[in-house]
Amino acid sequence: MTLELVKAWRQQQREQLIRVRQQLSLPQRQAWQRNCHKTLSDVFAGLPVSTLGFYWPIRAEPDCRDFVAKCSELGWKTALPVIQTAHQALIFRLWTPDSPMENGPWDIPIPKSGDIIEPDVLLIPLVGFDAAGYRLGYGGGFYDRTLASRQPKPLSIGLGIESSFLDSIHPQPHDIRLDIIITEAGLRDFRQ
Ligand SMILES: Nc1nc2c(c(=O)[nH]1)N(C=O)[C@@H](CNc1ccc(C(=O)N[C@@H](CCC(=O)O)C(=O)O)cc1)CN2
Ligand SMILES: Nc1ncnc2c1ncn2[C@@H]1O[C@H](COP(=O)(O)OP(=O)(O)OP(=O)(O)O)[C@@H](O)[C@H]1O
Repeated sequence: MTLELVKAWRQQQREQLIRVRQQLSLPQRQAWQRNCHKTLSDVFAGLPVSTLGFYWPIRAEPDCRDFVAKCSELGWKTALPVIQTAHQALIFRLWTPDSPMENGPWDIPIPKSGDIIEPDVLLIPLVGFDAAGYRLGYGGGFYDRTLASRQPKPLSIGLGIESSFLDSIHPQPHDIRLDIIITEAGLRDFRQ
């Protein structure tokens, strides 16, 4: 497939996958939440307490805020992504459950203030994902740039729903494979 075709195909997939996700019922979302929190707890039980980047859910993305609030109570430093400009990596601003929030670009809530940190672990929302661990986001390239800019790379954990699985997203040179993908059905581990 040419790059142009890949771009058009991805755009079509995104629209379809977001539509399906937004049609999930409340019980389906609650089941997602229960199963994923359990899987996340198992993964985190093997990690030293450190720094965690997450996301404030939009467009029916899987909601991990309760899990992250628990991590914060356990001593993790938790942070939310802030867009600098359209073509730069995301930066992460410290967040606690008490942080005053304001609306950033696309009306996504961000902490009003807070130190900038480089998280050791990143929870990343998936619009789609494939059998090799590649992800589809909203098409901004923000997470790809963020992962490409970090050395050593943070542990990257994608959160999605099983119905967002695609055989292949037709990865391009800039696409970066995630370490772990978690859905309501369990965990896929792509680390060697
Ligand atoms: N919850 C959450 N927060 C996040 C992200 C995310 O994926 N989820 N991001 C992860 O990157 C950043 C925001 N990225 C975004 C990128 C594009 C669009 C968006 O609406 N894009 C337009 C198309 C724009 C264009 O083509 O130029 C659209 O989809 O209509 C929204 C957010 C930072 N915060
Ligand atoms: N490291 C990078 N340096 C420069 N450009 C990049 C980099 N990573 C991605 N891009 C550009 O950003 C765009 C991202 O498109 P892609 O379809 O991969 O987005 P996405 O993975 O869905 O988005 P996101 O990562 O924001 O969720 C592409 O046009 C790509 O060329």
